Amino acid sequence: MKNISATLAIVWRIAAPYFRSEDKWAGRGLLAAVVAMELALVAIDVLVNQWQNRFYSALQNSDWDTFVREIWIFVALAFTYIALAVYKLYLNQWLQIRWRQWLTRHYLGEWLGGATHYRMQLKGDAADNPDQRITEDVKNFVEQTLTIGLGLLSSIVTLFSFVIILWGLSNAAPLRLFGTDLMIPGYLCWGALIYAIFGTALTHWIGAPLVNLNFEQQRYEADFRFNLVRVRENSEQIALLRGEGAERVRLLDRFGFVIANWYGIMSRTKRLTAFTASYQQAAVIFPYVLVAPAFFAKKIQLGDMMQTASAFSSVQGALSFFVTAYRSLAEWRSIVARLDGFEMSVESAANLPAHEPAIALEVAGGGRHIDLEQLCVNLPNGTPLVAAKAFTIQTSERVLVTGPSGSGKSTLFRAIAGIWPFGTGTVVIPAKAKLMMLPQRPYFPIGVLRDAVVYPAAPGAFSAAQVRDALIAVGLPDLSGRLEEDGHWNRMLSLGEQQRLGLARALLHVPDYLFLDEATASLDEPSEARLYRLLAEKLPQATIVSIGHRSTLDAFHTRKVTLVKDGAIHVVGRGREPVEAEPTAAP
Ligand SMILES: Nc1ncnc2c1ncn2[C@@H]1O[C@H](COP(=O)(O)OP(=O)(O)OP(=O)(O)O)[C@@H](O)[C@H]1O
Repeated sequence: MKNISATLAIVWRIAAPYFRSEDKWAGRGLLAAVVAMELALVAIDVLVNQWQNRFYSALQNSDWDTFVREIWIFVALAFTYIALAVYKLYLNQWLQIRWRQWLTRHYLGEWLGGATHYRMQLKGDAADNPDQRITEDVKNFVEQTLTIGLGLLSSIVTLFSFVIILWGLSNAAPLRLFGTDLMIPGYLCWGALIYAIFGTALTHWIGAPLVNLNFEQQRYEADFRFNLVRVRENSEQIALLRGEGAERVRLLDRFGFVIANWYGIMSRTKRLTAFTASYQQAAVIFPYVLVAPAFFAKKIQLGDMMQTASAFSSVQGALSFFVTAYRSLAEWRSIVARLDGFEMSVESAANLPAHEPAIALEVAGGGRHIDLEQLCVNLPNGTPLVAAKAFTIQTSERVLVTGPSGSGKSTLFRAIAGIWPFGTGTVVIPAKAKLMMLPQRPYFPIGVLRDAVVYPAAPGAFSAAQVRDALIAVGLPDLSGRLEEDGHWNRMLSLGEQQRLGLARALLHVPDYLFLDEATASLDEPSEARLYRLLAEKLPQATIVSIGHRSTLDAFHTRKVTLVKDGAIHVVGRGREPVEAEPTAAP
């Protein structure tokens, strides 16, 4: 019971915001229409139940006129039922897609906002496969919540409508046992109730493990799919390393989990279906067994008996909602748990700085340089990596950061960019300063080259001529004629070409602070030198901070900062007075 109320509270937390959102009127209107149609369908069931009594009694009494009239009544009821059923489904699907659209937008916003998607990866307890949660889980949540919610509503209304009928019929057809009438008020209702309680309890006992099994199944399926996507993304590397055999073993290994869990689901479902099918078959006969003695004793008519059987089956069906919907409920609960986990994980990643000691990012109004104050950059497990007590990067300065592999250069950049929360101290960034980070392997969205270059600016933010000029300037004249070509540029271009393209992006965006994390490492030295001269010429005001290992880079920087793993960052200044810095480092 505690579990059920906890699940319902989570469902409410996930579902309610849509009905309070900007799309609330459409959502509420569609929901009201669907609910009204569901209730109208129950009303038709009640009318058909009463019709059954008249129809079968007319048959028993060979009453032709009543028979013909009842046929026409049935036709009218049937047409109304069909129209309602069609539009109930249509409006339900309409509501589903609007709700899903809103929820997807909402989750995408939360997941992508403030580098949360990146921080979720950094945290060990992150929800697995967020892609699956935003796609399938959202879709299934909306679909199943409506199906189960409306099913439950319909069951409750059916129950109340038919219990009244069944109560009346219990009095009309008293229970006969061994030739005597037993006056038990509403005995048919009690019979249905006992039957349903027995069914629900046994169903839950047999089916409870399905909730967990379904949860695991969704996880294994998503893991398997994700690993297939990784193979597709890295197919060149795999082909070069002749890693296909290893991949097949690894993938089949993952798929093995899908299969093993599926066998668990199959065996549980088999037992559950055996029980629910028997339960439903027995329910067909059960009311006849109860009222047949009264019928054969000629206390009631055939119409009464048929109506009783139908009303009993409606009441019993409504009471057995959990029996019939158990599999969907088990699936639904696992979906709810997955979305809840996703929301929690997003929230905890977004609030990382608020809950734990974290690196603070401060935007200084009148400042003109970047200050690192008492900065300690740690690994996610808390191990200190780089420390900088007081370190300043002046406007228009050119700083080269060097140091051995793994000393924390890239992580220091991540901290300055505000996406690495682990550590303490403050990074002060001038207000309105435009920062741009260029990594060794720049990211280009799949699509038209022109849009890929200007990313993350909106397509069309720069004219074709501007993009063309930038491509020519960085030494990619061939690409300048292919601006409208669609492609997977990270896959199609050499790493050196991708790095040139990254620099073209920097030329277009004109950042105030440009951070180059080995962003020219794949180019030959003369080309690298040409590009640094180009940056100096086109972005004279920009502050450039580079990470690099080549000594040839020294000529393009005014200050050199070296991170060493022996516990200190040595600052070697040239040209300008080096700013006092006593950063220490590294495990
Ligand atoms: N997400 C992470 N989780 C755990 N450890 C990490 C994570 N990211 C980086 N590290 C660790 O932090 C250390 C510093 O990594 P970083 O990439 O900053 O080094 P680097 O100095 O830029 O190295 P390189 O010159 O090889 O690029 C490494 O030991 C790395 O394993």
